[in-house]
Amino acid sequence: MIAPPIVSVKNLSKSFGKKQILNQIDLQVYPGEILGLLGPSGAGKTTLVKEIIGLDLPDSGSIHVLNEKMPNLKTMEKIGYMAQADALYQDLTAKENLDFFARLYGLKGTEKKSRIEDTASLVELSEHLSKPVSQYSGGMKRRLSICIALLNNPKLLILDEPTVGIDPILRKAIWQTFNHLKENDTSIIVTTHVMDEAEKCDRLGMIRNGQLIAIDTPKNLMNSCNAQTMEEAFLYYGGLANEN
Ligand SMILES: Nc1ncnc2c1ncn2[C@@H]1O[C@H](COP(=O)(O)OP(=O)(O)OP(=O)(O)O)[C@@H](O)[C@H]1O
Repeated sequence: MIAPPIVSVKNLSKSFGKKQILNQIDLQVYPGEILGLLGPSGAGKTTLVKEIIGLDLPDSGSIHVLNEKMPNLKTMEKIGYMAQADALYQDLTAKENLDFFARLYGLKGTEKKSRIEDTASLVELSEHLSKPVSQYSGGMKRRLSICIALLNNPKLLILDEPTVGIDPILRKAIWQTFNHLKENDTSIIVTTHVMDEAEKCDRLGMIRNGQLIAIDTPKNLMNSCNAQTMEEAFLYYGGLANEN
């Protein structure tokens, strides 16, 4: 029997002004699943994840996360979210940043200390926690942002282009972290433009012009358009292949 979904999006539409950004999206995410959202720039991926988290309201349709209708403050606290731009305090050390966000999540005492230690170790930042963030490289800042998103031990982790500016070796390590989290039944939604990353997802939703035009395993998506690589499939589903 399939477990009930962690995220259930039904018939979701959203416009900004006269421009329709999301068009009748239906989507489910299951426990322990990594769902990738792939699509050309401006397709609506960030808008969709913001709707799921409850940072923005849909015009029509419904979103349920962990069986609660969104937006819902209590449920929002159970979601780890990393936006595209890092939201870090540059003048504080990494440890102080983590401490600040951990307090926002209501963590205290030994629990706070151990969550900070565990998450920092997952993203290999334990040795660098006393440095001010202003001295961090771009990749270190991304890892610190992932670390913050993991502090509250979320059941659902949403990452908007998490590995931008991160070298391939570290990207691999971060994906190992995602796979560990998945084994503990955390569901992950990840938006990406990186093809080797897309292939690592359990399922991929292809978004184009605000529509979810295909959703399946990377292998099935490639097979269904006779693509040899994920990039070919991306171009096909992005509608670019026909223009060349
Ligand atoms: N608050 C807003 N007001 C008006 N238009 C918006 C707003 N937020 C997003 N848009 C528009 O919605 C469209 C989809 O944007 P979105 O950021 O969701 O795309 P995306 O697929 O995440 O793109 P990228 O891969 O470049 O991050 C774009 O045309 C964008 O300009």
